[in-house]
Amino acid sequence: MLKEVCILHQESEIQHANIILVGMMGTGKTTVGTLLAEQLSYPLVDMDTIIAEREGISVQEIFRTKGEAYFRDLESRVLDEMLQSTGQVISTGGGCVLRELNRAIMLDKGLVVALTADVDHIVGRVAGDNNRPLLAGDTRERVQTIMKERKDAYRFAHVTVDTSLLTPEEVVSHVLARYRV
Ligand SMILES: Nc1ncnc2c1ncn2[C@@H]1O[C@H](COP(=O)(O)OP(=O)(O)OP(=O)(O)O)[C@@H](O)[C@H]1O
Ligand SMILES: O=C(O)C1=C[C@@H](O)[C@@H](O)[C@H](O)C1
Ligand SMILES: [Mg+2]
Repeated sequence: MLKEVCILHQESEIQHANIILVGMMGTGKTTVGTLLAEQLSYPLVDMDTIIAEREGISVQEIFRTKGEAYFRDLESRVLDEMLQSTGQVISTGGGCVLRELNRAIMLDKGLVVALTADVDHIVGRVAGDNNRPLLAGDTRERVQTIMKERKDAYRFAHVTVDTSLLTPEEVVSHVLARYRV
């Protein structure tokens, strides 16, 4: 049987204020977010980029010098701030979904799209990129462990798109089909 690549969890008739992409590292949030923003002529808000700019160091360095708890607090504050505006594509960090309060405000402030991919595709996409502190070491083992820990973390989204066998452009089409302006 063919696996469904796009699953709609919650239909909504209301207009969506923003498009908010969530998902594991390497599922394509930044890539797809960039394309969506171009197509809609919306600004792209990439949370990891904003956090790094504000701190003046990379996400990797924030984790190393200030710790994950510091990063998570900052991430929640930046998310809340960004979601005061509308008409944006927001590409969140992979762990932004871990806090209940973050999940609640995202659902309230936009169409939340969870991007997923299987382990092999994620490993293939992130291999050789050292900018993801949580994947340091044996990449495949780290991806498998985090995916297990976050098994249900992305299920709150309005829509889930499995990007494993889709091009970024195809993912964009699935997202736009669900987006109401
Ligand atoms: N649908 C896709 N098919 C093939 N390659 C893809 C796809 N989406 C993204 N990629 C590639 O995978 C890599 C990771 O993508 P991207 O940086 O967009 O992921 P991310 O979800 O933003 O990760 P992170 O949470 O770490 O920021 C990039 O090299 C990108 O070109
Ligand atoms: O999945 C995660 O917990 C993370 C994903 C990245 O986007 C960054 O936000 C950071 O590396 C943590
Ligand atoms: Mg990204």
